[in-house]
Amino acid sequence: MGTIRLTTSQALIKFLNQQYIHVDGKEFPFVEGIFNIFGHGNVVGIGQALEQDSGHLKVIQGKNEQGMAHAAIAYSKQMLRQKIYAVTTSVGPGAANLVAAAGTALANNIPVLLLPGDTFATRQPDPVLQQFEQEYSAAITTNDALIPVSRYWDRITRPEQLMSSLIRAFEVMTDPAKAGPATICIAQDVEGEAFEYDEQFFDKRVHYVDRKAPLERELNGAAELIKASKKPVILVGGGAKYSQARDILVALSEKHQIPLVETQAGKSTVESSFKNNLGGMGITGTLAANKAAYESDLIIGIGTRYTDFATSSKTAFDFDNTKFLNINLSRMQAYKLDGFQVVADAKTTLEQLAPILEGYESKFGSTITELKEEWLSERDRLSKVTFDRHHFNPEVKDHFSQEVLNEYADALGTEFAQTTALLTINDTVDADSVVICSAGSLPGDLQRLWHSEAPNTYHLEYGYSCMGYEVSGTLGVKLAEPDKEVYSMVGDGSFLMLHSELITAIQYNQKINVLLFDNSGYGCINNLQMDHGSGSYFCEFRTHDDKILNIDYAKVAEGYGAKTYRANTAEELKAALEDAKKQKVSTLIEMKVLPKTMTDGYKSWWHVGVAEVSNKESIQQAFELKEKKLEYAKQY
Ligand SMILES: Cc1ncc(C[n+]2csc(CCOP(=O)(O)OP(=O)(O)O)c2C)c(N)n1
Ligand SMILES: O=C1C[C@@H](O)[C@H](O)[C@@H](O)C1=O
Ligand SMILES: [Mg+2]
Repeated sequence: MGTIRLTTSQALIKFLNQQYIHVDGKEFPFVEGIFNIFGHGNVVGIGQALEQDSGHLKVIQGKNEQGMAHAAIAYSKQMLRQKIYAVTTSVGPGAANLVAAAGTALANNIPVLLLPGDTFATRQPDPVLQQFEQEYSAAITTNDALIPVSRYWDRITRPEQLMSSLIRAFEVMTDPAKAGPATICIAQDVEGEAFEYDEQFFDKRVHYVDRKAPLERELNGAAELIKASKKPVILVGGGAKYSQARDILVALSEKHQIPLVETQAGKSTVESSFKNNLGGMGITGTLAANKAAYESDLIIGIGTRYTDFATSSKTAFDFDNTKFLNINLSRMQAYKLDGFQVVADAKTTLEQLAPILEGYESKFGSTITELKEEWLSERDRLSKVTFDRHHFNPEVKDHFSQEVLNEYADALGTEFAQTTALLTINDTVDADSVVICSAGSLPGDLQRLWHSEAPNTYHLEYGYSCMGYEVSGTLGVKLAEPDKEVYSMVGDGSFLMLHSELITAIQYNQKINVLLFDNSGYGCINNLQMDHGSGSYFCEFRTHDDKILNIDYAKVAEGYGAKTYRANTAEELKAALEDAKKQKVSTLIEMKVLPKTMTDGYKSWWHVGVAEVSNKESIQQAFELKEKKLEYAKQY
């Protein structure tokens, strides 16, 4: 057997070029490219290897490690986990900046290859710059902080370890049942060390993603449950989207009159206009979906993790009369809520269930249409909210007085309501464009109000809800969808937290559109605190002398080279969106929106840790209310 003398980094890059994935009869390279920020921990190792021969990998320079990793995660999510970018960082702070991103990938089950540099294996120059020292162990480095947020984690201290480590990492990343971040930390001296690698290690390697079929026992059990149910509801989760189960979901729903409700990750598997699609369910769900789920006696959870947002903290169902049928590739997920478990691919399972369900029809009758119509008229109302300086009753009620609302209108120079802005955008952008969001009040408005009419056009990171994903993720989606317009839906708080990859987008001529909703504050958290009896405490953006902050975000983005707009009415917004479509360069539209004008309610509830003891009656009441709710909630 022949060998080839390469550095560890050269071997790594050569291997990445040879990884292929095989899905539904198609075979293509799994690693599209590599994001980098170079420092002393990787520039002369991985940097050298890439400069010498990067192969087919696209090499992109990032601006913030978390940001570029978020872009990589979004790319993979948008590619339905069938292709990835790798991410290389330096040691110490460069690696530490990956932690939030790794958590994001882990919570959302998204494969990404993280390659932080590590301190010297020889320890000769220790402590090197950016290496901390623990008295109890010399073996701990910053990269150990990545262990709890990685699906696979390894440290390479000898060149030959790379081989088994990479094979494990790719096995994990290409298995849909356990996909997540694979982190391989490479000691910076080892990155440059040479080894005689077996040539065979670099042969083309194909990772097969086969659709796991359900067992007969599972199929029969599932069919029995459905046939015995009067009002089954299908909860469409992210797994349904990754499995591309749209057609069979629509067919089963239509044939058997089973309404569909969606999680954030599941939305845009089936178009919003489908007559039986009642939209998002749970804390940020529609009234239609929440009512249907509560009426249901069988929830068919497809590829869902049943998070608190999807289940209203386990209060969204009539637990005494409701069973759960869980179709999931992950056995762990399938066990949830004591459901009947079908551990298999969503699309294959539904296709195999179809003939067994022949002749079955639910008892929902005209209720599905009635619920949908009721919700559509509510959506229509929310599209035309107008401010009134004397008696304005915003969606989030009884928090701010008219005086404070007027103060915002004056300080920000706006009377624009967030729901009106959002629905104006939905009506104006092309149906095949993609919206990206992750934190703040916008995910709620999007899940309730946004109509996605084309598959995979709604991209919400709501597993970690990590502020900063919005702009960075939009770059990743653009890399995945070069021919589509992509829109980052971002609050002022998230924009301030991290938007560095807007510059990367401009630098690499990857056009993204940033739609910035500025309500001068952490609006949704302000709602949360005031809903639970607290005052408005440190969630508004106010100056030392209590003035509302008014930041010119359009000017900031203009400084980066984006084409910018300011739009504080529906007409201005439509004009800006139409003009933005014609641009070749990235754009930012700044909208000043009034606080408390996001959506709220619709039979949802969120369990948060309210103070049991406080000096405010309103907080004591909130605590009592929580205790009452918990009497009904399922406990596990
Ligand atoms: C990295 C990170 N830090 C903190 C939070 C908690 N958090 C969630 S939303 C939010 C405020 C978001 O403010 P903004 O983006 O302006 O959106 P708004 O709620 O005002 O619409 C905060 C602090 C988070 N989700 N992610
Ligand atoms: O704490 C939070 C509240 C949610 O409303 C928000 O969307 C999310 O980002 C969050 O972290
Ligand atoms: Mg805000």
